[in-house]
Amino acid sequence: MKFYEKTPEERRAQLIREGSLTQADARLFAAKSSLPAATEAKLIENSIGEFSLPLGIARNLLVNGQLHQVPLANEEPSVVAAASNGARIAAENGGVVARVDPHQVVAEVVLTDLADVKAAKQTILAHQAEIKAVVAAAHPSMIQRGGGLVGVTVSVLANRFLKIRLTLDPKEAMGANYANTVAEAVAAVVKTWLNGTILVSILTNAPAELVTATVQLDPTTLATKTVPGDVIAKKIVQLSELAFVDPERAVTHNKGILNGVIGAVLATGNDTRAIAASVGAFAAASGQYQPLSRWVMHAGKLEGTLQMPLPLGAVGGAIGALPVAQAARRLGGYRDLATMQQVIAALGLVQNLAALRALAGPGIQAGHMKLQANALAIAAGADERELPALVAALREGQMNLAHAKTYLANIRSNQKVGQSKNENRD
Ligand SMILES: CC(C)(COP(=O)([O-])OP(=O)([O-])OC[C@H]1O[C@@H](n2cnc3c(N)ncnc32)[C@H](O)[C@@H]1OP(=O)([O-])[O-])[C@@H](O)C(=O)NCCC(=O)NCCSC(=O)C[C@@](C)(O)CC(=O)[O-]
Ligand SMILES: NC(=O)C1=CN([C@@H]2O[C@H](COP(=O)(O)OP(=O)(O)OC[C@H]3O[C@@H](n4cnc5c(N)ncnc54)[C@H](O)[C@@H]3O)[C@@H](O)[C@H]2O)C=CC1
Repeated sequence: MKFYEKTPEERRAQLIREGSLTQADARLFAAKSSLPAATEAKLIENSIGEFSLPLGIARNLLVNGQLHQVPLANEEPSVVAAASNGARIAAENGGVVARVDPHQVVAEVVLTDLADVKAAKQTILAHQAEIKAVVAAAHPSMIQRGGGLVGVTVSVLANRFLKIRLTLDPKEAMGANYANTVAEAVAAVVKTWLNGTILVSILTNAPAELVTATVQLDPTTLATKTVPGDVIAKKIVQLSELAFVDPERAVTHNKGILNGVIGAVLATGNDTRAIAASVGAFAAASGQYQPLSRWVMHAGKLEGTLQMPLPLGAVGGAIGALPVAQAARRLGGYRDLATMQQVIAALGLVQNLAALRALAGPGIQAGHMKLQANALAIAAGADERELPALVAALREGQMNLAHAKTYLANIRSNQKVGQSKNENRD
């Protein structure tokens, strides 16, 4: 029997026999969460178990007048606290306003080896009605939902590739499989009209629609314990300006935005790779890598605007196979795809706000390392009872793993001394 034909338990047993997995690690992978057995065994290939992450809540994110409790799956301390912090400041100022372009997905069918590429282009343009019929027949239920083909364009690339670009409306789905199905159906028919070779029939992950989120902040609401709000606002504007001229800073600026976005996307069971690919393309579209958000002073207020592609689906893909993704969707208050996109873009904006405010104020380490202490203490081996003492020791002392282990050893030996004193007293 092949590896991929076995059950997850059999696969773990094989990896143990082969010497690449220990019994203890196998038990970790086998530990159960809410994943149904069939999903664990069959959603992806060669599955040997589960990989769990904490699910945090960015509290009270006010978007278009509605409060959202936004779930995000994340491993990095301070990300969720920062998102809640940004959401708190935004809510004090009336919240985030967000909008999204009409949802679209684009597929390309590219031909090569054509005797006359320009004549081939005219042939395709003359067959647009047939292409529309092929798209409809490839997925009739999408037409019944009001989706389907939005438009066809044809272009010649490098004098030899004929590119047929199909813009599709996949309604509430992300539309990747839909686009691929349609592209292959169109390619099969185009092949009968032209004597060239079909090179590729696939969706593009290049940005299709954009989501825009905006917030306007009274500078006084940005004050930290030591820095006044107007100073913070001025520095946030300067940090934004710096990101437009320094691509190295822009990448980090955008990482701060993706801190919230990727976690929220993951929690909904959506494809995080599609987000990473399209955001990278969008940020670099001008030829210089740019920040996704811009902060300016406008009529006495600090105004932040974030624009980014968010190719998500509210149905389809893995969403239906992951009960926690559906629960996260309900918890987030994502009543439809547009709401999900708007809330997640708003999350990116307030996440960015919190990071820039920290950079403009006490620096990132003050808040981040305070919370990072938990991760260090856990990594050092502290159990739940030992955590508070070790976290306190780390915050007062040196914040690294070597010191965490030393402090933990001290805590344990002090406990032993305490215990033996108590025993002697008994
Ligand atoms: C970390 C904070 C929030 C502390 O912030 P603070 O002002 O020291 O803490 P606070 O006690 O005054 O709390 C303020 C609010 O933060 C939230 N908050 C506070 N503590 C918690 C907690 N334990 N759990 C959940 N939420 C928490 C909560 O909303 C709270 O309001 P409250 O509810 O109390 O009225 C702040 O320093 C901050 O926002 N820092 C930014 C941290 C950050 O961005 N971390 C990401 C990792 S760094 C990175 O990856 C990218 C970056 C930053 O380099 C990007 C870039 O350079 O642009
Ligand atoms: N390059 C990429 O990004 C690629 C991504 N993928 C994967 O494709 C998946 C997403 O593909 P989709 O086509 O979105 O999902 P899908 O393949 O599950 O199709 C969506 C399904 O939902 C049905 N549906 C029910 N109600 C609907 C509604 N209201 N609106 C729209 N459809 C409705 C559709 O009929 C369709 O059968 C993701 O899991 C992604 O990881 C697949 C190939 C390539």
